[in-house]
Amino acid sequence: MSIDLSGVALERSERLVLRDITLTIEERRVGIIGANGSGKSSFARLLNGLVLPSEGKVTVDGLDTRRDTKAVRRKVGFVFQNPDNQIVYPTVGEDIVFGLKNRGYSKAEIAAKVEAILSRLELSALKDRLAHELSGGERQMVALAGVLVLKPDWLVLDEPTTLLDLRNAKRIMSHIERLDQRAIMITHDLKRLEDFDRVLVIDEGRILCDDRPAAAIAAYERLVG
Ligand SMILES: Nc1ncnc2c1ncn2[C@@H]1O[C@H](COP(=O)(O)OP(=O)(O)OP(=O)(O)O)[C@@H](O)[C@H]1O
Repeated sequence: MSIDLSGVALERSERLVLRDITLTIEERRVGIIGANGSGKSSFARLLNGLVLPSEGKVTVDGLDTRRDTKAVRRKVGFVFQNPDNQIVYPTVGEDIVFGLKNRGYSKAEIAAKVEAILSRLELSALKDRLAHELSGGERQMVALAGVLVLKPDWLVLDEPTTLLDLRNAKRIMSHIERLDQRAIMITHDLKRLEDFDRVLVIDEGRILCDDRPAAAIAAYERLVG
């Protein structure tokens, strides 16, 4: 299993936001760090075809994000920085059901899956609540549940703990650590990356450093002085 980027550049509104990116991701846990506006979210969005490269090619387990966009989207679950980009249905339960529809499950199977994920993330009490009435952190947890319930082969997480208190951030991180799936996570919280397999540092749209966590974090710290 791998995600491959070859000769990738990305232009957005006539600005080059990523360039010269060729790399293969095979590791279980990969972190992405870098300054605000360096291109981390844009990089993450390339991985599931949310944006397509202006030059070069991105493939996920051999599927091209340009040609096989639908299949890639199923393979790569994306958790947005802002949960409001993700939650579409009024109640928490309905929202999580939404993603499971059109996947060939019976009603009973869907109900069981929703119960299971809410219980695993200790969110069962929120099931019938209106999503827009939840706190930011609660919404972030619900958005994560909505992606995890689909069991994608890959997870791309754009700062998944920014809105969470210490207890929930720990709970989410320990949940992510235990997942079988491969995960690629953007974060500004460098301590969370210590046990990762690999960390990419993005600077001004380029991969400045691609290394084990300690070396990559040191490179990032040198960069920001
Ligand atoms: N749709 C867009 N149109 C034009 N420019 C964009 C668009 N999306 C992102 N950019 C620009 O691309 C650059 C990289 O943005 P990106 O969101 O990828 O950065 P980031 O590293 O994730 O930042 P942050 O840490 O602040 O979330 C920024 O200069 C941003 O203004």
